[in-house]
Amino acid sequence: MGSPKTAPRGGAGGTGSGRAAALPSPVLRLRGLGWGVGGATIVEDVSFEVQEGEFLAFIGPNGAGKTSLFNLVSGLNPATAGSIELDGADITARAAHARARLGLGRTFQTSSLWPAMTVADHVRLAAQAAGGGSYRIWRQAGAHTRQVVGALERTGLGHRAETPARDLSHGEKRKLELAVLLVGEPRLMLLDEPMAGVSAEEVPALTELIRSLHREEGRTVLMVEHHMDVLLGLADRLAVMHHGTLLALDTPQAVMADATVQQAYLGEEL
Ligand SMILES: Nc1ncnc2c1ncn2[C@@H]1O[C@H](COP(=O)(O)OP(=O)(O)OP(=O)(O)O)[C@@H](O)[C@H]1O
Repeated sequence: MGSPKTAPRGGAGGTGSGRAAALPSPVLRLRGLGWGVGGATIVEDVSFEVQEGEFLAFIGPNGAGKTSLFNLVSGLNPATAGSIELDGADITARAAHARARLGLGRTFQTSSLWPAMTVADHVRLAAQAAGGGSYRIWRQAGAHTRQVVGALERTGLGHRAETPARDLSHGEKRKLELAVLLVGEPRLMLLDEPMAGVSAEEVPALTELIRSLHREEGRTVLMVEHHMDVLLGLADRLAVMHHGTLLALDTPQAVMADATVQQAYLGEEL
């Protein structure tokens, strides 16, 4: 399928944090990653590196393999080819929960909250699990209070602490999913369409939250997102997936000007 066009890692035209170039070894390295199911190849020969503090966004037409790639990196599906390294350690054969313990945090396209459980209890449970406890054993209420309060403050949900998840707006649910992720202080965050289902009015605040996690906290982020207006000014680099392969990997400006990428989106707005 050929190699994607790639640019040097690091900030893109002033859009990045600038931290990437200073650090020599990548947080994440994929080499020839592939996944097939039922005789069909879904992800094929994907290779790239992500530096500490970098924001890499994934775009591509529906069915291009973006979520499948995230499933491989987070360990939900086993790779059928290639390898995945986190901080230089080969994690290709590691289970999803082991990868999470190593600092690989993930959100999903569809909401994964318990409707009757309060915002604070979601975060408390995640803190308990991140601390090595089991989800099955509920520790005393009030445990992990500092972590819980911190995660809710960072995501702007402090005033919703005692609200059941079912009463949150879509944007607040997405923020809660981020709070659940943040309480484990992930080394690498994989966000799969965090704007999905969120009303247009709530998109700017959610975008700003993700921006602050990246810029102010220095989080390393991989994010699937269809809306280019969200990604411009947020992503250091754009990765374009097409038919399971990495078609291009470059600065947002270069990707948007790329004729091959335009061709992949034929008839669709990029
Ligand atoms: N478990 C599976 N079994 C069979 N086919 C699958 C499986 N998971 C994904 N696929 C197929 O793999 C292709 C890629 O799907 P994937 O969800 O990764 O694409 P995507 O780029 O994330 O799409 P979207 O933007 O619509 O979310 C699709 O054709 C999908 O039907």
